[in-house]
Amino acid sequence: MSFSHRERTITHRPPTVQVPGGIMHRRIRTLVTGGAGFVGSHLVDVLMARGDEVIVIDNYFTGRKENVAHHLDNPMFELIRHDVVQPILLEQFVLLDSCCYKTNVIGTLNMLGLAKRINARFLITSTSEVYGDPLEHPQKEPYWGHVNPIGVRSCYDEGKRTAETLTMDYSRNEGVEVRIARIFNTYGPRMCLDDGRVVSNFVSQAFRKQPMTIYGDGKQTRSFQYVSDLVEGLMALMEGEHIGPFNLGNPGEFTMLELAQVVKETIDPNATIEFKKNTADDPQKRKPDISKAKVLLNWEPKIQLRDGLPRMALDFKNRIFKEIEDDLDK
Ligand SMILES: O=C(O)[C@H]1O[C@H](OP(=O)(O)OP(=O)(O)OC[C@H]2O[C@@H](n3ccc(=O)[nH]c3=O)[C@H](O)[C@@H]2O)[C@H](O)[C@@H](O)[C@@H]1O
Repeated sequence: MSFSHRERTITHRPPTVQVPGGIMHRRIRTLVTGGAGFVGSHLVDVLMARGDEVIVIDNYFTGRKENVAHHLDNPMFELIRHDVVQPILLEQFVLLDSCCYKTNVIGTLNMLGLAKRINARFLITSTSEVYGDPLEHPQKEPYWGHVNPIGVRSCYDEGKRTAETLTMDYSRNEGVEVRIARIFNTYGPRMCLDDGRVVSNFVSQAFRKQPMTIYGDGKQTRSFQYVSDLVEGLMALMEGEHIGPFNLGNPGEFTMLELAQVVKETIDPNATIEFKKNTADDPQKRKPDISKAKVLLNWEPKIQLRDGLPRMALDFKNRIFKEIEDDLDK
């Protein structure tokens, strides 16, 4: 089990202004917290490509500067090393975005405060973990979930649930324009090699000729979504008029044993499996019902696991082989 701090975005749309010869649209400025991380950096690529001015805040707990290094020379891009647990006064830039629980609660509160002060649209990237170990399958958005409030995963599950609560409170009471995405397991290039998630673990292990570690009996399921599909969903949500929450995930469901088999077929037919004790409160199954996003956002994922995995494998191969070369050079 691993916990990401996940990214939040704030978009500020300066009013259009009348200029001689017509109306000029001012450029959109978007703040992405966690923008040097796996999903955040892919989102930043899309925002930069459409011409936004992008500010990234990241504390580099799990993000890496090299994920956004290709934007550093671009005057439209700015990278700030900062932990959102501490308030940040960014009005002067934006007028123009510890502990896992603390990041989700205080970090979200700080960013909601900023969105309110500058009248910006706020997107919270929540998680399928708000459903906990679900008693409904597949999971639909109205389901309230089945979460242990005092377990080892609670800081993440409850942190995100509180983040959603704060977001809705700011929408109802403070008039902040908000959007809520519930992201299901996502994979792709630029994931941390060793952050403990199952896809990155299996792919890294296969390249390093280590056994793939299956926790428990491997019959638990997850639904894996390729990162570019997620980014398209986030963009549709941010651009659309519906608050959500929306499940963003690929309904293709796999047991961990099946996932290991796909990694084997993709990377190394001789890869082996090692069974290990599972962590407490591990959800036994997880699969999104995405009917709501299909209808209201006109979105659905396009890339299935067997097509997405080779793209991720290429990036992992390059990075792992470079690591091995660097070690040999020492
Ligand atoms: O998408 C989500 O909603 C959440 O998915 C993950 O949480 P989890 O589903 O537990 O994902 P993994 O840590 O990748 O574990 C998935 C399954 O694979 C198993 N696993 C993990 C790693 C491993 O080496 N072997 C293995 O069998 C775990 O026990 C679990 O059953 C992420 O850690 C969360 O940040 C994210 O919010």
